[in-house]
Amino acid sequence: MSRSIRLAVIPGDGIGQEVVAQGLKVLTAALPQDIKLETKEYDLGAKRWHATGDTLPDEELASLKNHDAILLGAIGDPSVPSGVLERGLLLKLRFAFDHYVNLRPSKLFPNTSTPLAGRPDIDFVVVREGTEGPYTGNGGSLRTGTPAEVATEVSVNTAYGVERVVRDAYERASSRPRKKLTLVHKNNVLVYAGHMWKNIFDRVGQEYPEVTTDYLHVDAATIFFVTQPERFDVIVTDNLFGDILTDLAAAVTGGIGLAASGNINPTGEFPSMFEPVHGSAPDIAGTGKADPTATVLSVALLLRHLGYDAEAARVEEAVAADLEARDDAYRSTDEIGDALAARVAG
Ligand SMILES: NC(=O)C1=CN([C@@H]2O[C@H](COP(=O)(O)OP(=O)(O)OC[C@H]3O[C@@H](n4cnc5c(N)ncnc54)[C@H](O)[C@@H]3O)[C@@H](O)[C@H]2O)C=CC1
Ligand SMILES: CC(C)CC(=O)C(=O)O
Ligand SMILES: [Mg+2]
Repeated sequence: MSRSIRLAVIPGDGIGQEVVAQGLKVLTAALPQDIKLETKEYDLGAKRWHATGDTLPDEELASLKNHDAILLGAIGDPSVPSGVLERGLLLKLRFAFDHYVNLRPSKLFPNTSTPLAGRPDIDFVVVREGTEGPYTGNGGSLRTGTPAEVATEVSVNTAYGVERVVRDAYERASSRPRKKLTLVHKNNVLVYAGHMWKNIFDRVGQEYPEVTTDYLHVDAATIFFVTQPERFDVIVTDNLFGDILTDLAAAVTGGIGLAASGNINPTGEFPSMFEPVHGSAPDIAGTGKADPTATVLSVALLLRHLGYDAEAARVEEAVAADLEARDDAYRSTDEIGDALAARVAG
């Protein structure tokens, strides 16, 4: 474990700025005195795009690479055409740094609200493929804007890309007590990609006899996320299904303000990137209403990724204690961040 951390910080847009500030507070409180935290902030997002037209210049991409990890707030703003920053900045980062494992844990902490009856025991992790699927930009539009327009958005699935993420999910399932892995796809309709996913899932599974497997079509999976979420342990799925399912997972486990994620490059060739599952929430930006807990839990994922297991556990315990103590009293983004940092500092 290194005695210093070179952290690239991309606050981004909207509440991204607000929640990242709290994440950094908690990170600083969690690290032992002798660990040097070097942060470099990158001015990327809507403001930069308006000023210069840049989304993510190659020089900055090269500079970002030279870090141990990246902490990102959120990208996207109503003043920028939809997709420009999401594709040109966020997805460019995920693809360039080969973040093929998009890790999204979901846990129902005590005293958090859930719309589900009976407070089921929810503790699962979604392993979402992060570099392929319909997000690769493989599409186009003909006769754009006319009544005869035709638009395509082709989902790209490679055997190489699917196998490596499926293998990662088996490894995670194998190391968890319940050892259960569910593949979610839609192979009754998406027969080319869906069958390839299922075939690879079954073949790799032969190497993990200790892991119990299951398959669900994505539409049925949404039913079970609500009616029987305790049935899930590890879920592996493609980029689009994983994106949608993890917002639903957040909604049933205390809300989007608590949902953390890591964009992992398991080989270590590139820095992994940690960010809340949510977006820039323009509807509440600047009001102090954003819950920074998702970012703080993403910081815990970051710490664990860098080998700081005890520090990661302290951050997670602080979040659990803070949630346990929450009542209906309003606390601002800053106040929640301060409270979490104070608990971590002990
Ligand atoms: N990773 C990223 O940077 C992501 C960026 N986006 C972008 O963010 C922008 C807004 O997207 P939306 O679809 O509205 O999704 P969103 O996640 O930003 O917001 C959805 C709803 O959740 C609420 N919310 C989000 N985070 C919250 C928090 N920490 N505390 C309390 N409430 C919270 C918002 O107020 C809103 O009502 C778009 O430009 C979108 O493309 C969306 C998702 C992920
Ligand atoms: C904004 C998208 C590119 C990403 C997204 O919604 C997500 O990763 O959850
Ligand atoms: Mg999303």
